[in-house]
Amino acid sequence: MPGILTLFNICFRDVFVLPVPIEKIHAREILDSRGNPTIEVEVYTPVCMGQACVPSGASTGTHEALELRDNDRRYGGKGVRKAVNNIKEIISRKLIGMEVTGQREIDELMIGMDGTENKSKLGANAILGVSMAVARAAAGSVGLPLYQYFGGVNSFRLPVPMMNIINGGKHAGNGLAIQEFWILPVGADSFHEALMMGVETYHALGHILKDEYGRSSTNVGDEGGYAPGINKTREALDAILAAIDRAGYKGKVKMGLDAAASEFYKDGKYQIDEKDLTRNDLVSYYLDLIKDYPLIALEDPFAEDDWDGFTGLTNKAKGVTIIGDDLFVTNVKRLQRGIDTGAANALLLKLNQIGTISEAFDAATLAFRNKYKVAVSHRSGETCDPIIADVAVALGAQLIKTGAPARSERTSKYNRLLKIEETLGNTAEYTRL
Ligand SMILES: C=C(OP(=O)(O)O)C(=O)O
Ligand SMILES: [Mg+2]
Repeated sequence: MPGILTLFNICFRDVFVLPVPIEKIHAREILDSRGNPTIEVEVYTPVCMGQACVPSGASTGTHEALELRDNDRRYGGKGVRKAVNNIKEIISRKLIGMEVTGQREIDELMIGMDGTENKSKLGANAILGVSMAVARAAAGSVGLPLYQYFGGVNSFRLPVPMMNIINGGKHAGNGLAIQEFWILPVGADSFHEALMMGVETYHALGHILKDEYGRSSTNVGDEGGYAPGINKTREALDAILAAIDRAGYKGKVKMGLDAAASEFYKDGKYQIDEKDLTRNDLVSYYLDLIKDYPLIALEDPFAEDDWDGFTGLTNKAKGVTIIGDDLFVTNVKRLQRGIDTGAANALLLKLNQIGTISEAFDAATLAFRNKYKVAVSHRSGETCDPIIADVAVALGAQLIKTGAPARSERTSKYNRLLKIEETLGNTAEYTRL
């Protein structure tokens, strides 16, 4: 029977519209890149099976959808057995028999079943795992790669990678307050050239750090960037600038930061570089950095509820992409507030911050309609699932953030983009920022 359906789908797709019902949903506990449990989901139809894995953050925003953890002795309280059971016992019962290509209907049904604002009943990790696996099964059932199923004829643009090559903050054991130091290969003509420039700069940085600070400075943090034992922002920026120069990409490779400032905001002050800065001091601090380094993008330069800080910097740092991560949490209500108040000019899109594919796409649509850029992002706890690469190309997102060009859970996304670019052939277009 499955064989006949497959044949029908392939040969007569344009003639007959065949229903493709969800037959079975399975879920299991697997491990993420930090050795913490996360969820893998399989959605079965008569035509194919779609599989997906859920990522997990460390510097999570307080306004994110809730990741359900067991809070018992297993895995130090980090198990996801409850969330897995919610998929197997509750969600799957309602979804079996539904048309797999009805993504929005399925997502809305799960949102309704949960019934809470932050998906705390069933768990955003449970709901997202199903939402992603449904999309993969649907794409497979119509015989399309995921990016094309999502984006149709509009999926031909490759995003500029924001490659995190020095890790600090919550992702490393050093004293850097800033969480991520990126390079952006804006001067490339294609994604594969951009990736090569990034890799060469990353390795040049490794040599520079080793010469300057010793071998242990090339140990890496959660996202594969180096985690040298330094604690001054400018010291890290100087090393990256030297690496760009040594790799021969001055002017072609620019820089960016994810400050993740909620993490160093204490008692009304921003604690950075051994100073306690007010909001206004921090605006000046960033403006000085922008003057002295080729910084073209800043994510979460202020704490998650410091809307005035974001608006102030967005007004003053003309031409710089100011990205809201913990600020917007991929949530249309928070993004609308940012649009209304001029806070930031780009959205960081993380699927698990909101918990369904449909809601994440709604946030991207709202961003584009208001001339905000979109940066599709991984989490610091990842698996080798490359779905964000497909999402970025499908949306025509200008930027993607998926860590250093090292460690398999990061390179799986870069490698997927290489493959998509190759498949698109000369219709592929590398984004010009
Ligand atoms: C990717 C990030 O880190 P985490 O997943 O820990 O929130 C981020 O802050 O942008
Ligand atoms: Mg961030």
